[in-house]
Amino acid sequence: MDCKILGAPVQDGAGRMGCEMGPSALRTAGLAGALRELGHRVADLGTILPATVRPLAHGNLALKALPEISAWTAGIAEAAYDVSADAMPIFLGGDHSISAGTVSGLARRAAEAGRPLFVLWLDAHPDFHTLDTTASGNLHGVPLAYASGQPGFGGYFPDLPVAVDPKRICAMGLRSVDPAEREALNQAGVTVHDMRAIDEHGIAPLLRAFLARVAAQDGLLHVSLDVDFLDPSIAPAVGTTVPGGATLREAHLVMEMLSDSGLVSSLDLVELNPFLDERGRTATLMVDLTASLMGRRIMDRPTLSHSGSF
Ligand SMILES: NC(=[NH2+])NCCC[C@H](N)C(=O)O
Ligand SMILES: [Mn+2]
Ligand SMILES: [Mn+2]
Repeated sequence: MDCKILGAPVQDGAGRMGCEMGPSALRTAGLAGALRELGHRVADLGTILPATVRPLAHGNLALKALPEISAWTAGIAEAAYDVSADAMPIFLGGDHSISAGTVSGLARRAAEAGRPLFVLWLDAHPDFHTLDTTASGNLHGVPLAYASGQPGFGGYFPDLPVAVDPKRICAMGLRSVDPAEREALNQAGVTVHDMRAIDEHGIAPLLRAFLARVAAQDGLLHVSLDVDFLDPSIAPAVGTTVPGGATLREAHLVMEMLSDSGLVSSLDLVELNPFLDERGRTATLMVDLTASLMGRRIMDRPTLSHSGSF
């Protein structure tokens, strides 16, 4: 496959600094080499630039860096649209606010191709606040609401050319959801598999059902992987750790199933804060997970042959 790597060193959307080093750490951990080893053609296109920052005032005085994140969103959306014409883009965050841009640019591309865009949001958080409901004011808490066309972004974030249908979004791994987000997710009809559902059913059947929907509609699938989807014991390099996250094997299984599905058309790797890492272990894990998503296997063939019914 043709992969294109793009850095989006955004940190103003997070509550603490450090995510601007994320792209460097993922490159240093050997992302491009790992993909080439799997037989992919890889081009690293460097760093996305934000659009011009213009002053913006909003009634929610908690909002932080609104002009900057709005400008980044415009620049990233443009880059995501351009790059997705003929390759699989891998966006290196940067905090999760970059996904306001990646998802909106990819949705515009998918609409032009006449394909429905689905989004798999792997995260401890739904990032489903609007500019009005966020109490922290950290704009990495809003990208999924923006990209799915929730109200209140007009005039502040770039006009959304095409919204992702909330019914085509699946959020997995949630374990920290604010009341306004819970309400909005239910209203919008987003599929949510929180950690309790994962514990109770296992992650595989939940993912399999979503992938079947994507396949049935001949959809494109964007995967947005937040470091805090993972349990902090295996992935400490994130500013918003929440205990009780996905295990190493749950995360790899998700990636392996995504790989088998052949449906993934783009990927975000976000929220890595190398300042909080322990000798690069989280960056290395994110690279290993990407390798699983792109075809790395323990054995060449599925270890267990089965007739389709367990
Ligand atoms: N991308 C993230 N890590 N988001 C965390 C958001 C946490 C919380 N919901 C907030 O709005 O501040
Ligand atoms: Mn997130
Ligand atoms: Mn998160």
